[in-house]
Order: sequence, then C-alpha cells, then structure tokens
Amino acid sequence: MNVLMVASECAPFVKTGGLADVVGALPGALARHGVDARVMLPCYPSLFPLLPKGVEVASFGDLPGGSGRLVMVEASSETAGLTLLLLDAPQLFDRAGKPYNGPDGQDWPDNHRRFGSLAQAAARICFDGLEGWKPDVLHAHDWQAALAPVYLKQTGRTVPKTVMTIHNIAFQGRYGPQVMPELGLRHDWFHADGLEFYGDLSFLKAGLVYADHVTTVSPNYAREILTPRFGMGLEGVLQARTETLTGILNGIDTTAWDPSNDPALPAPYDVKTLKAKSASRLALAGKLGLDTDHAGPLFCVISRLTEQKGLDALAAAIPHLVDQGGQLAVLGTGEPALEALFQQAAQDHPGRVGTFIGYDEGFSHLVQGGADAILIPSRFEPCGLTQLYGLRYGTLPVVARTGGLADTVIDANAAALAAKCANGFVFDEVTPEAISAALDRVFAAYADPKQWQAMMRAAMRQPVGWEEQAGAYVSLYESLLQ
Ligand SMILES: Nc1ncnc2c1ncn2[C@@H]1O[C@H](COP(=O)(O)OP(=O)(O)O[C@H]2O[C@H](CO)[C@@H](O)[C@H](O)[C@H]2O)[C@@H](O)[C@H]1O
Repeated sequence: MNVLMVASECAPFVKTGGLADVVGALPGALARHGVDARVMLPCYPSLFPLLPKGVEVASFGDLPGGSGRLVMVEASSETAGLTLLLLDAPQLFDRAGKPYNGPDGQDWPDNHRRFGSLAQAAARICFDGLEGWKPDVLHAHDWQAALAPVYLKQTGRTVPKTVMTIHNIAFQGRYGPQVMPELGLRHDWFHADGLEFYGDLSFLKAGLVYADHVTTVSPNYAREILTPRFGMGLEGVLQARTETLTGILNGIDTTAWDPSNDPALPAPYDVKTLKAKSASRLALAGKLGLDTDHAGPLFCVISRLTEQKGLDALAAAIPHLVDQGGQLAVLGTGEPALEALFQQAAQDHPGRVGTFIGYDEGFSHLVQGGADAILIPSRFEPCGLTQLYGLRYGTLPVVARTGGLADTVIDANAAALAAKCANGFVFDEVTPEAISAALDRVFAAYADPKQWQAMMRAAMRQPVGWEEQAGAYVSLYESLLQ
C-alpha cells in the first residue's frame, strides 16, 4: 500500500512542535507493516542541502502561488530513512524566519497561497503518479495540508482515499472569502456545510468536511473535540462525522529517544541502572546554573510557551515549588509575556530555577534525562509527546487530566501504586492551587525512594513506541480501501 503524507513539518528536517515528530517517525513505523509512505513537504531553506541529492519528479506551472517543482529525495535521519517529496517553489518557501512566520513573528501574509500550493501539488500527483508510484491513500496533517482532500474531492474521483489528522484544532487556517478564486476552490461549496466558517474560508474545516476519514491523536481528544469546550467552533462539524472520526494515540521514535543510547546524555541509563540518571541531572544543573548539591526533586518544562500549555498557572506556582524544596529547569520559547515570566523566576530564585529561552533539540534530550519529573499543565492537549519522552526517560509526568495526557499517564493513587502501574501524577484544574497540590503529592512520593523508583520503572516499561499505533493507521487505511 502506498500512502502520501502531506505536512508542513517533518523531524529532524524542520520542526516547530510535535507535528514534526509524528510526521518524521510514522512513515518508518508504517514501513514495518509493509506500507510505502512518502512525505510531501514545502522545501524550506533547511531542506536546500537535500535538493542536489534528489530527482525532479514533477513540475507545476500554475499552483495558487505560481510555479514549482517536486523533488524526490531519499533522506536519512540518524535513525530512519524517509522518502521526501519536496515542493521547491522559492517564491513561497525560500525565506528567512520560521515555517509559518517571518523574523518579526508575524504570520506570512500569503500563507493561504503557500499551503494551498502544497495541497494542490499533492492532489495533482495522485493521478499521474510519480515514476510508477501512486498513492492509495492521501494522509493530510493539520490545516496546512487540509485542502488536499478538498482538491481531490473536486475531481470527482474516489481514489486515493483521504485521511485528515488533527494535531491541533486551535490552528485552523482561516482567511477571508476573497482568497477563494486564487485557490481554485469551488465557489458552490462555499457554504456552512462546506468550506465556509462564519463567512471565511477555513482550511481545517474544509479538510474535516471533505476527507473520507478524520483522525486525531488520542482517543480522549477525539471525544473532547465533540464538545464546545474543546472543539474551538468545529464541534458541530465533528459531531456530524462521529462515524468516521477516530482517535489514534501518537507514539514516539524510541530509537531517537532512548536513555540507554542517547548522545545528548553524559552517561546512559536504563530501567536496571536508574542511579546513572544522576549524571544527567548534574550536567543539566551545571548548564542552567542550578545548585548541583540540591536534594529535592528537579522538575522540568519543555514546551512551546503558549496559552494552550497552561504555563501561566505553573509560573504562579513556582514560589510554592521552590519553598517545598524543588528545583525547576525550563526550556521553551513562544509568547514574550511567558518567556519574561520564566526569565524572572530564574532571577528570583537563583540556583533553584534555571530558564533557557530558545529551541534546542539536543538540550531537550538532556533536560528529559536530567530531570526527575516533567510538568505539563496543558489546558488542552491533543496527545502530547513530552510526557511520552518523560515516561521513556523515567522522568515522571505531572499532567493535567486532558486529551492524550489523560490517556497515557497513570496517576499515583493508592490503587495504581498497589498494582505497581502508577507512572505519574494527574490533576484536574489548571490553576496555581491545583498545580501546587499536585506538587505536594510529588514531593511526598519523592521522599520515599523505593516508591519513586518503582514509579520510574513502571514509566520506563510502558510501551510508548509506534508499533501498535502504526498498526491502527494501517487498519484504518485498509478499511477505507475495501
Ligand atoms: N524549546 C524547545 N526546544 C526543543 N524542543 C522543544 C522545545 N519546545 C518544545 N519542544 C519539542 O516539541 C515537541 C512538542 O510536542 P508536543 O506534542 O508536546 O506539543 P505540540 O503542541 O507542539 O504538538 C501538537 O501536535 C502533537 C503531535 O500530534 C500533539 O502531541 C500535541 O498534543 C499537539 O498540541 C516535543 O518534541 C518537544 O520536545
């Protein structure tokens, strides 16, 4: 079976968040099930070095954003081989800045054309194929790829089948109706049951309406987005699709994220050598200027600093965390006000709170390796990957009961502790008080090394790889093709 993945990010080549991890790891996992999945991506500057190694397999004269060519390249990351299909259109993608915004932090004003072009190129290659390779399924990820199923539907053909995955429903790609003609979308589909969302064109809604199947990245989030609290205005669209909406939990790349073999850690450790984790703690403390002789638990945050992640509430609980004897390592970048809060916390609590504002993949491994617990107080979380990395590294997740966090973290309540399956701490409200109460439970557990280590072992033994989840995608693809 052939699958064309269409996305705006793919680790390790271009990443702003968890979408990239999934798109980078899922094809390799699908390959082990006999699926040939290829990833179509915009050719951003970080991908230019790959171009000379590739071959041009298609060219387009009239995408919404002008001309472009498609270059196929076998790209190998440290851990896996991937076949990438790069949409090389310099007028759209050869820009300084980030995938979605310029150096000034503002969204590129032509994002509808940039990602409309990606989607249209993807739809066009489905029929002619690429040197004998034709997709049976087109799998679009998030709003940036969401018009691909629509362009396919506009042709009236029924193959390939289309899957639309929601990684984050908060980002919808919403533009005024004036962009409709330049995107080549059917005007008679611009209505409330089609492309239109409160007078605008919504890329994500369009994908949700016209894809053959919709998935999101955890079973719990698949239920949550049917409600006004989590659906971000799209709950009605999704309620109409409950028969064709599935939650498939994300996995992680357990080769790239392996504490027994991670070049970012000063010493390897595994479930039998938990004590060796202390070398990572020392290295992390040294890097962030934290006291190295501190006895209490070292918490960490690794996150985009945005409203979604509930970190304003966490920041308000930092004095309590410090008073109770904790330390905190923060790695993040995002909203300036949140960056300032954590920088201030580091100044207020020298030796106890260390903040690194920036994006650093290698350092994120050391933070996972060195911390005792990872704090994830998200207001909503479709799946969450950092708690999965935390489990794998014996860094116990302390999470809000939402989305995929609730699906993956087993709270240290009496029953779970007795059954030796507790692997973290779960709290209900994203408030400084509830976070402080959860921290108190962490401090109590940490004071009992036997119990803490039992939890670390339970965490590290939890299967978090892609094996099972990739199988779920294969079953879904097969059911669509029947
Ligand atoms: N400053 C920094 N430096 C280095 N690495 C950093 C970093 N900040 C974040 N990261 C990394 O970025 C990724 C974030 O992934 P998440 O799944 O936790 O959230 P995100 O909201 O981006 O993803 C969305 O998509 C994913 C994938 O489906 C869903 O799991 C999630 O719930 C949804 O919100 C992780 O790999 C993390 O280590």
